[in-house]
Amino acid sequence: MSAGIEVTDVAVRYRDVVALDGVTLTVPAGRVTGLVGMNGSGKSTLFKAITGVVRPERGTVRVDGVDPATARRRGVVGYVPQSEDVDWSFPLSVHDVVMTGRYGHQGFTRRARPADRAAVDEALDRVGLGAYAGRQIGQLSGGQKKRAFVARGIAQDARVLLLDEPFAGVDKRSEATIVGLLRELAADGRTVLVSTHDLHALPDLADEAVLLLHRVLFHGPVADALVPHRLAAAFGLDLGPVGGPTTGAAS
Ligand SMILES: Nc1ncnc2c1ncn2[C@@H]1O[C@H](COP(=O)(O)OP(=O)(O)OP(=O)(O)O)[C@@H](O)[C@H]1O
Repeated sequence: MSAGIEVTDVAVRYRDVVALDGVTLTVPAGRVTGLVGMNGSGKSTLFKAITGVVRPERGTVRVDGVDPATARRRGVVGYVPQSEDVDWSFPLSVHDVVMTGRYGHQGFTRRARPADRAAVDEALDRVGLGAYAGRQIGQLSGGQKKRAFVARGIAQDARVLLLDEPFAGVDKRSEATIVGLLRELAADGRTVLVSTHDLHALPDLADEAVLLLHRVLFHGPVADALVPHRLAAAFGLDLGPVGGPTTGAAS
């Protein structure tokens, strides 16, 4: 069984909008991979294809060697959603949210056993939220909310972690904490795929970068991704003719 994520020629369309068009990508285990692209480039859709929430009209996805539905059933994938996608007013404590990561370990009764509670406590300590276990999930800072969902993935013992914009609305200190955590989780042999707009964070965060604009424009070392012509292509910018930007054309 191969570890990591293998996406082969995946196309996803929402009615007449083509979100992904022939995406082929191998995301290796044991590394942090940054997924970079502008709004609407298809990053969330790629996550949805990997988690099995959307079914591609073409192509295949394998997660740790199995299809997304099987991976989901086995609790292989931990997902840290975009903040907008979470109802923060829901009456769940931080402990409850992290415990949802244990459902796959609890059988049909979904009754938490001592081992489940220990796994939740350990995960909360690992992300530095041990003191916040009893708090309602909405009463955390942006960075703490993200860490709570990372703790859920740890408690789940997810081999693959997907994080959708984990740094949006997060202060620099929390960002550094999350980056450190993700690097540790990758060093444990997990597959970590993180979408971000934050190009400044990328060199510290990721071992490799994927530039996405409905298809993979580039996949390789971060330093090679962060070059003007590649970023311009990914973000749809026109740098002007080769030789530098045009200067002060007379009007
Ligand atoms: N449920 C949907 N119905 C119709 N179109 C959709 C739907 N979800 C996404 N799209 C469209 O598909 C394209 C890709 O969207 P997606 O959310 O995957 O991009 P993204 O890179 O995650 O964007 P962002 O950075 O803004 O989150 C966009 O054009 C978007 O408008």
